[in-house]
Amino acid sequence: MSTLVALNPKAAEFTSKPLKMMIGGKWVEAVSGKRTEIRNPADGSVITTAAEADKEDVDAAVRAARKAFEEGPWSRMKPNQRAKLMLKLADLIEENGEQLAHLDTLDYGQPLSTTLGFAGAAADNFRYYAGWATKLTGETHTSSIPGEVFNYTRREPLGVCAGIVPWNAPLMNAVMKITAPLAVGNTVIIKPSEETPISLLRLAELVQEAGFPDGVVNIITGHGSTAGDALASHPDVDKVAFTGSTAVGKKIIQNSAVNIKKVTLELGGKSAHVIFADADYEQALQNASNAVFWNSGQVCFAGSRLFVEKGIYDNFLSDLVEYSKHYKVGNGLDESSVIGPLISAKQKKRVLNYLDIGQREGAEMLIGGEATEADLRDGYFVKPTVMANVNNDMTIAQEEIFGPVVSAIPFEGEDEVIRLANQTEYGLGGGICTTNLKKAHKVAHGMNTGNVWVNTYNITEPNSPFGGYKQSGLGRENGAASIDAYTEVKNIWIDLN
Ligand SMILES: NC(=O)c1ccc[n+]([C@@H]2O[C@H](COP(=O)([O-])OP(=O)(O)OC[C@H]3O[C@@H](n4cnc5c(N)ncnc54)[C@H](O)[C@@H]3O)[C@@H](O)[C@H]2O)c1
Repeated sequence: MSTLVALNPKAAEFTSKPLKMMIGGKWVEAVSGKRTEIRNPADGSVITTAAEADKEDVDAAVRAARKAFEEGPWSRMKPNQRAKLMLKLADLIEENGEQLAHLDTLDYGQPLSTTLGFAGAAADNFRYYAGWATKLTGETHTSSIPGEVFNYTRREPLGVCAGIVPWNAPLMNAVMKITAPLAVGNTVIIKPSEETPISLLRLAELVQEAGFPDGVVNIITGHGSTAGDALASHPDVDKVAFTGSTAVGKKIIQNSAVNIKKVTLELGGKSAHVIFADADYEQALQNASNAVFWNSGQVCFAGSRLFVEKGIYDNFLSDLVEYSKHYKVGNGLDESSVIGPLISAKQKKRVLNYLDIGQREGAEMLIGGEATEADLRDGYFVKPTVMANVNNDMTIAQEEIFGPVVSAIPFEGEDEVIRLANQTEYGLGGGICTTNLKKAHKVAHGMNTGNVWVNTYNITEPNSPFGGYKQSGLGRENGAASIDAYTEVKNIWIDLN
């Protein structure tokens, strides 16, 4: 049986009422009056309800964001004032970190250790991009035109920027779509996943408390096929940044054609994690499991294809099975839990279906599957699962499962593993465990992925570009790359003669 910590009183209070959206600085219901139930994935209970936006609500949010961009004090605000507001908000996020973490744990199920980490990272991300506000520069260029011509560039904000985000790290995914655009003077409209709007709506209150002008940050809640679609296809939205599945990413590209929106996509993955026989064995075991079981495997760059060198394959897998038994599966409010539930009954069914498909195609489930203990039965729990005898062509090695499931594949030598690692439509992450740095560089260079971790995994930082090759995405987030992604560059020539 699990012992749960008491829900943070401010988190309990926040969820005790139906949630509204924030448009133009006002807390509003959807025009239709419709509401969506928000469930706790640890026990299936309804936490609260959220307003269910449709096209008219999206139109209102776009009007508010456009007004704030064109007319409001925001567009005239000096960079140091924008930075000051962002730093104030970072402090408020930190002060309310426990509440935000409890809201995320309630809403998407993961342990407090994870959600507290995300709340801290959210504050850090605001601080990092607050620094950029005062550091935007242009360039001057030499000119070969006869006479005196002065040629320079300046950076300008794009305008109204939409962010559409998934449920697997609700606060953090949203924050990454707010910080960089605000630093350079855009206004934003964010749509969280219909499953997990709670922490972002609390963040919206903090945005107001920090003193941002109305309409600079707008939050609409609702479903992807209605509100999300209306936002991505809106002719007065200048940019859409999307994190989610590759299938929806393709629709976003199609919809963006309406007014040639700028687009950034962070999509799915099927990342290869390569364990060489010369690796530090204990460290490799720890990395291999953290890479795929953390956040219950609901991570776009999860190391879900585990390539283990033939000489150590059998031993490594039996030790991985033992290792995975130490991960306590349970309610995220139980401080001993390491693995929380999946987001929904639908997602649990989908993950369990992949385990069936894998076994039908010849893989062997060494450990894992549905959690059937009495206190977990109502929630959407799947245990850490190790699938052996997998080959790279099987469905479970090619399709993104988005659960705590690792497919282990034997390999022989660097060239073979580079070839196998790249045999996927995705290209988001990759991991390598070896004590031979020459080998590490060779394999890292050979992998067609946006991120590679050597003897570590799961690291991302606000100052370092993150994104995918192939069907894992378009563009980069974090670091200077996000500043580029949220600015236009204007080129100006002046005849000085
Ligand atoms: N690359 C990354 O940085 C990253 C990070 C986290 C998650 N992901 C990916 O996200 C996926 C899991 O999340 P999900 O199931 O919520 O993804 P999803 O694509 O179903 O939904 C993501 C968001 O898009 C919205 N949406 C759905 N249909 C839409 C449409 N037609 N138009 C506009 N918006 C629409 C949803 O409401 C949600 O807010 C996985 O594939 C995972 O790999 C990627």
